[in-house]
Amino acid sequence: MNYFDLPKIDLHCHLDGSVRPQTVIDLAKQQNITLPSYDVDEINALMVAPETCPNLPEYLSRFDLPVSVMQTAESLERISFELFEDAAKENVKYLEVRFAPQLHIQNGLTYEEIIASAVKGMKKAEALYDIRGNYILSMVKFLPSDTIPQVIDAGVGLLNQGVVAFDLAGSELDGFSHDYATFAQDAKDKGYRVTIHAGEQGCGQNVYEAISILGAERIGHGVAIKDHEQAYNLVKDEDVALETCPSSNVQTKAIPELSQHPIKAFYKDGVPVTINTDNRTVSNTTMTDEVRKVVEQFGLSEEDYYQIYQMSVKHSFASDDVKQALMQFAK
Ligand SMILES: O=c1[nH]cnc2c1ncn2[C@H]1C[C@H](O)[C@@H](CO)O1
Ligand SMILES: [Zn+2]
Repeated sequence: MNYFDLPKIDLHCHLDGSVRPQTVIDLAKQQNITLPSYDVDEINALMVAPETCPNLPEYLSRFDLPVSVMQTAESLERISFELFEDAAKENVKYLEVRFAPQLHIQNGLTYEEIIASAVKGMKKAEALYDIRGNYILSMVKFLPSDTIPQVIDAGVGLLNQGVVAFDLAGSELDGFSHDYATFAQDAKDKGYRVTIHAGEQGCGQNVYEAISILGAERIGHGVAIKDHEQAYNLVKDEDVALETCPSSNVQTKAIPELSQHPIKAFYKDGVPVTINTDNRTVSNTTMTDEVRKVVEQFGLSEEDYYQIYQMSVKHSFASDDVKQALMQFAK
């Protein structure tokens, strides 16, 4: 299989985890932000998480540097454009990018400006390349939740015009869903789709609750359901797709090593699975790499790959027209 040439779909990719290191340097210079180094390799080394981190919080500490230069409309637009450009150049045909507007208000941007800038960069790339996309608004659990309704409201004007879904990201405590039920309901009432990070560092019960309490239609990661029968059955019964991110899962110790990733077992048992990057820079990866790793580690056939591709199309938050177009790439 030529992994580069294969049509690919990425449903789980963070904007702030996928910034080009040279862009961090350019933007820091433009904005008079002092960096620890102006050497691209040294900046890259600061942005990439170790192959195995002690835990998820250590992985998440890699976002501070890129977030520091993502505080202007121009920087958000540029970084969004470049992410879609990078993905398009490796034959990603559809990309759902997520980020947390709450992290980009340090210089006084409004949530509306933040979201509009990211969407503008995406649309510019869509006009130039053979790629389509959408944005998911992530709420980070490490910040106070009182601003969540403002973020939800700020995205409403672009719903289904670049913005499609609500997510919860950040470290994962047991039982977190109980604290976010009203916010997820508010988002759904206003027309957002729902995907939630769960069962990554946390337990399978978190996945159960993300579906039953928050109404998640997709789960970010979800690997922990392998040890939780009720969550496993609910994912299957409700046809909830798992956004698996193999390299990231090894780095954050969601799984001990790639060979122990449950993606193949899930796939063979009819659990909807998708293959995604999570963070192109922080996880030092691409969709080509993630697909290669999964196919080679688990001996998947080309037919298996296209089945997973079709599952990604089905469970994406794209419009019916875009889904139809994406299906044309499937063999
Ligand atoms: O894998 C992840 N799990 C939980 N949270 C994550 C992961 N990758 C990135 N994030 C957080 C850090 C980012 O600043 C935030 C928004 O993209 O989402
Ligand atoms: Zn993630």
